[in-house]
Amino acid sequence: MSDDKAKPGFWKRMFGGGPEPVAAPTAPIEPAPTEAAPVPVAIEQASAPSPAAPEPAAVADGPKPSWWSKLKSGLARTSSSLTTGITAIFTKRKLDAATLEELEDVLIQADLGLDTAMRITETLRRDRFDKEISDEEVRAVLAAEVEKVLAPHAVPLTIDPAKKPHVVLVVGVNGTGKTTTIGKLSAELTRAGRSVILCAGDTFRAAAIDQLRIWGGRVGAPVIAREPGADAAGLAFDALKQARDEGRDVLIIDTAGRLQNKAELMAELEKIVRVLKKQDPEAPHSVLLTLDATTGQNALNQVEIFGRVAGVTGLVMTKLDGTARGGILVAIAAKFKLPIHYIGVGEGIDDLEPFDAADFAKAIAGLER
Ligand SMILES: Nc1nc2c(ncn2[C@@H]2O[C@H](COP(=O)(O)OP(=O)(O)OP(=O)(O)O)[C@@H](O)[C@H]2O)c(=O)[nH]1
Repeated sequence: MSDDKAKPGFWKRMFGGGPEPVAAPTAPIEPAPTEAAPVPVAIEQASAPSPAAPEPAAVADGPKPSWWSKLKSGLARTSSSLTTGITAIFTKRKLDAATLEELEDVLIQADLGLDTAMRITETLRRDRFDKEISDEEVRAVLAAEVEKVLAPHAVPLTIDPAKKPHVVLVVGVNGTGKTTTIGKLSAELTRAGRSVILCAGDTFRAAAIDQLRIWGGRVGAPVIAREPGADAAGLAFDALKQARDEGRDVLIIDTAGRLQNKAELMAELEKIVRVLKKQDPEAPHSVLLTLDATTGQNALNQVEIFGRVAGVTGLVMTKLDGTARGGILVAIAAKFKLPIHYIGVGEGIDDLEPFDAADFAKAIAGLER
């Protein structure tokens, strides 16, 4: 795979520029039973942000764009990488060994993964070899094959109403969008009538605590937090106790994501899980891993590491709006076969949506719904 990427001048030939540098179905949330719990008294309620905390993106005024238009514009860079490459190959050309090889290169460059790239070219070879083919027909095959890979993994996050609370542990490398995703998810759950409480378990960074407080304030969810440097597992234990006492539906726990010290990270996450299980042997009921799409291939390593350390039960891919490398979601689905619950295409409160394989596949292939 890396050999293909290293071919001199390949990217320039296809897209006229340099490759992007490597950087770092509606969820079945049943309506909540009527909340009879007393007014929550969090250890620390959501409060005014400190100046250090980044302000989450404001909700835009005016008519809201549909999710499909957000998804399409969010994935525009990924789809234009793919479609520009496909058009360059297939304008008035027959499907032969050379065009298939060029196509495979384009698909690999878009981070779809070797298996999926080969699957697509094999389908074309089988059905259309030595025939004229338009770029639109190639894009239709691309969308169909990508959808086949993704569809079994497009699984909504289910919140078990029998759990009081259903505990969601959110893990991932710092900056991948954990806190923002927690904010967006809390907004969705709150809208669905769930009573949500948040725990600022990334005690390592003051700004992360403040940022969660801002989100808590926006969605009306109490935030249980302590001073930076406090023991994250102790905090998670107290948060679960409070959530149980208050009869909350959902407890969402933020965590630190210092990959540079894997041993410490592992010890901290294991300790959090251990102390949660003391109160509820089934907790955490969901372990969500946030992945930043702009990191491309690096996201594969993160699934591997956090899968091992934290027993990830589902994925959220963020920042699909900021990258040409959205194809990485396909490679991840093919390799790890984990449920993909949500994707994020922006920083706003409404920019998280349950993952839909058909929409995603069409959007990256530049097709209409
Ligand atoms: N464009 C875009 N930006 C996003 C998305 N999700 C999160 N972000 C931004 O990414 C940055 C990092 O997000 P955080 O939620 O702070 O990430 P984190 O994993 O909690 O990181 P720490 O706070 O460092 O632990 C913030 O500026 C977010 O607004 C997304 O889907 N699209």
